This record gives sequence, structure tokens and C-alpha cells, in this order.
Amino acid sequence: MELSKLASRSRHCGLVAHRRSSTPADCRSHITSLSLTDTTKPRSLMSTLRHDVSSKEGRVRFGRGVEVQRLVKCESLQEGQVGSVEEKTAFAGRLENGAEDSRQSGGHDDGLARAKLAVFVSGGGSNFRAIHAGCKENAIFGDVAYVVSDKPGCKGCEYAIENNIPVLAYPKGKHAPEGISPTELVEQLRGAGVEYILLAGYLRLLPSELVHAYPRAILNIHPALLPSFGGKGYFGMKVHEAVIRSGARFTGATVHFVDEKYDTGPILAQRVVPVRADDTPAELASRVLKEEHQLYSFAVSALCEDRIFWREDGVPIIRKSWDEAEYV
Ligand SMILES: Nc1nc2c(c(=O)[nH]1)N[C@@H](CN(C=O)c1ccc(C(=O)N[C@@H](CCC(=O)O)C(=O)O)cc1)CN2
Ligand SMILES: NCC(=O)N[C@@H]1O[C@H](COP(=O)([O-])[O-])[C@@H](O)[C@H]1O
Repeated sequence: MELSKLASRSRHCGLVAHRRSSTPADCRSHITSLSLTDTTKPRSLMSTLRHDVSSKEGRVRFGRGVEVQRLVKCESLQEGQVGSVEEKTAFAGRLENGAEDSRQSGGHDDGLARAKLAVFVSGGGSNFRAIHAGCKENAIFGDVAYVVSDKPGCKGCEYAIENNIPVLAYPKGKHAPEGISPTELVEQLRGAGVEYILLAGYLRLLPSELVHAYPRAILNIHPALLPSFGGKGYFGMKVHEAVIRSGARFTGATVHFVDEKYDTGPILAQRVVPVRADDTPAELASRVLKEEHQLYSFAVSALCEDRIFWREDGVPIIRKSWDEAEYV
């Protein structure tokens, strides 16, 4: 799709090219537009771009749908040197057939579609309920399309059913004899157009098929400051018991992207919670849980609005707005 056509359809087509002080002030920039086919995958497009924009200069980000990234070259620079660029990008894939009326896009005036979410739970589901409330109040530009659980009788699943959200049982087990296979799980979620997966107190290891099917699109909330107090065996009250036993003066909550192992994926956001000398695990858990609800909603809101960019070293960072990074 030609850039000009896309520009007319998306509000995100404003180009923001920041010149570094080292770049000659007389730098004139011209835009090299990229023609784009609908089948272009953001990743291949970005890797194509990346070799054009030297890694120290370019910051690329992955959003939903197909991204159009414009390469700004400063002609007055030395041959081969590229001025630093930080560009807004446009997302062809999420535009709703040129939706003009912002109401069609759930209150956002840029014609983008709300993200479809799947939330994985195993217990009470308070983080899930906080996310769901955020979606209903439009604090999160998304909708919970599915709940997945290894314990379909848990309170989180009861809440889903009360709110007409379909529940999938995964994996098959004593609490879920009707559980589906990893392949069926991927097919169901992909088939329903789910774009992001949110683990919220889910206590099983996600299968690698799912992790690979959703690169940079699965988040987890952990009730401690990773990488401390994480990994196999660290879940629920066990985490807070370990924190208190260790004598740590601070704990907190972590939102991270999910990889194939427990709690080792890239950290996206954290909040600190002081530990009190006389804390019981339950008292500490309660204070941390309050922070989790706020932090997770904040992070999921950024995810659904494509306000996460990835630093060259692989650290994801939330943008408070298009022009301002917020390292939380
Ligand atoms: N592929 C991934 N799957 C999951 C991750 C992850 O980071 N990558 N995070 C966990 C959530 N989690 C911590 O945040 C976590 C959950 C459970 C365990 C654990 O030790 N589980 C026990 C079984 C517990 C039970 O079934 O009652 C175990 O595996 O022996 C550690 C960390 C969710 N999945
Ligand atoms: N390692 C995973 C883990 O311990 N997750 C934790 O389980 C609790 C679930 O509460 P919820 O079901 O009320 O959201 C939350 O504190 C969450 O951080």
C-alpha cells in the first residue's frame, strides 16, 4: 500500500524525525517511502529497514498489524551515515476499513481497532477482573475475547462466564478433563483473532507452540521484583513467604514478556512495595496485589495502544506518549 494512501487513512502518519545534536543543523531530510503489500510481515519489513538504519541510530518498534516505517535520510550527512530517526509509524493492519467515525474504533479517533485479548487464570482472577474493568471503562483499548484456565471451576472462570466471556480449558488434567491440546489452543486463539495473551495468576508453563505463535505478545504479572523470587516453585503465597524469609526490605510487582521458561522473559514494568518487619505473607500479598492491578492495567493499556518500543538491547520500554518514553 502506497504511503500516501495510508497517510490519508491513519492519524498515526505524522512523521517525527528528531535530529541529534551531532547531526548537521542544515540537515534536510527526505522521506523514502516504502511500498507495502498487505502480506508484508512487520518483522521482515523491520529487518529490511534495520540494515538501512544503523543500529545505533534507529529504534524500531513492533506493533499490531502491518507497520509502515519511513526511513529519513539526511542528505547533508557523510555518505552512509544516517541521522537518528524516531518516527511515528502507521499501522495498516489495524485500520478498520478507513473508519472515519471514531466511535467505530471504541473512542480512539485514529480508526484503529481494539485489541482482542485472551487472559489465562488459575485462581481468584482479581488481575483478570481489573483488566476486564479497564477494558469496559476504555482505560484499556482492548476486549477480553477468551479466558483460558487449567482449573475451569476457579473463581476467575466463574467471573468470565457471568460476563459472557468464553472459557477454554488448557491443559487437559484432573481439574480439566476436557482440556485441549497446545495445537488446538493456538488454532482457537489465532482463529478468533486474539492478538495479545495476558497471564494473570496462571500456574502452568505455557507450551512453546503458543510462545512461538505470539512473539512479543504475551505478558505475565509476577508478585515480586524479578529476577529475584521467580522461577519454578515461586507462585502465589510462596513468593511472599520467600521474600519475608529472606529479610528483603523491598518487594513489588513485575510485568514481563513471556518466553519459554518461567519468569525469564524481558521485564516491561515494575512497582516497588516496602516490606514491613511484622508483615505476614497475607498482609504483604495484599499490598502487592493492589500494585499489581494498577501496574498490569497500565502495561496492558500501553500494549493495546502500541506504545511499547524495544531498545536495541532487547529491553521493552513503555512510551507515555508518542514522543516521550517512560521507564517504569
Ligand atoms: N512459558 C511460560 N509460562 C508461564 C510463565 C512464564 O514466564 N513462561 N509464567 C507463569 C506464571 N508464574 C510466575 O509468574 C509461575 C507460575 C507457576 C509456577 C510453578 O512453579 N508452577 C508449578 C505448578 C503449580 C500448580 O499447578 O499448582 C510447577 O510448574 O511445578 C512458577 C511460576 C505462568 N506460565
Ligand atoms: N508466579 C505467578 C504468580 O504467583 N502469580 C500471582 O498469583 C496471584 C493471582 O491472583 P489473582 O488470581 O487474584 O489475579 C497474583 O498475585 C499474581 O501475581
